[in-house]
Amino acid sequence: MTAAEILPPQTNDPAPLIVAEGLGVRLPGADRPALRDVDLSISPARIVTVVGPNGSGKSTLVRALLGHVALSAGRLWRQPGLRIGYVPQRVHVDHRIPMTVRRFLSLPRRVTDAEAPEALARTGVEGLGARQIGRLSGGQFQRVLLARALLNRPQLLVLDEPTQGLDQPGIVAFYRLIEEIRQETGAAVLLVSHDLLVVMRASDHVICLNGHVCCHGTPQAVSAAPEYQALFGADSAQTLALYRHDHDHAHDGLGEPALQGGCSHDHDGDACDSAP
Ligand SMILES: Nc1ncnc2c1ncn2[C@@H]1O[C@H](COP(=O)(O)OP(=O)(O)OP(=O)(O)O)[C@@H](O)[C@H]1O
Repeated sequence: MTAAEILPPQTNDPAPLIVAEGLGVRLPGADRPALRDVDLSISPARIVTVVGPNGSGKSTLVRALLGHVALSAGRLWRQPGLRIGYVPQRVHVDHRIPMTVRRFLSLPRRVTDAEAPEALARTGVEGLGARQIGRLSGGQFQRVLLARALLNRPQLLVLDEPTQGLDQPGIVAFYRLIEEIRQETGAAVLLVSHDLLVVMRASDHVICLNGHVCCHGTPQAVSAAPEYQALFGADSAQTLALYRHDHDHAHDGLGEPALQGGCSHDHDGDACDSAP
């Protein structure tokens, strides 16, 4: 079965961009699936975040949704003609080969001299077009990658660990930028991140992954879930405490929508097997 298989969406959402049902992936040479039974739906202008420990299948899920790896089970539907802007977890740039930011922006799709500076300005790295890629700071490079992703005028922005190597203020500024872009363009965002605090603040919907979906729901519901706390430690329950206190008095954990999902099956020894 391939990721390009088109099926009608089985969801109550009026117009999702991507729907996955029972998605499974077994990578070549692996003795067990990297992913199993993953259900997911991403609607326009939503920020959906995938969190999970190292090796829990986050990047594999992203690659499956993008059609970069074959599915071993399940079904995947993408809106026909869906424009995706992708910032991968790793970008290999050979710094021995001279390449300006401007040229990098034209890979793989050629962009005009009007588009390139506009995208750089939008991501806060205005005027860096002539700079060699190898001379960018980590934060500047991440913003250049985001600019390149935006040049595709994405309806869905897919960001796999986009703030690696950034300091805390850099991380906060980056996610603020993502939120602004979401508001301006209406693009949905699928985000993979380890920055639990910032990510949980920024997301509409959080998916906690450990080979399968342990739990998912609002950030408030997920941070209170035993599955999430088992994966990320007892302190993780406090992830949203500061946020609630400072910014969100209406969402103090009472009356939140019920947590969706659950984790009642075996877990290969991982600590995520209690029901919500
Ligand atoms: N090319 C590959 N071939 C076989 N197995 C792979 C391959 N890439 C990853 N895996 C395995 O698949 C599982 C999921 O990996 P994946 O990179 O999706 O996890 P992740 O949650 O993104 O991890 P991290 O947080 O460390 O980036 C891991 O057990 C990993 O060892």
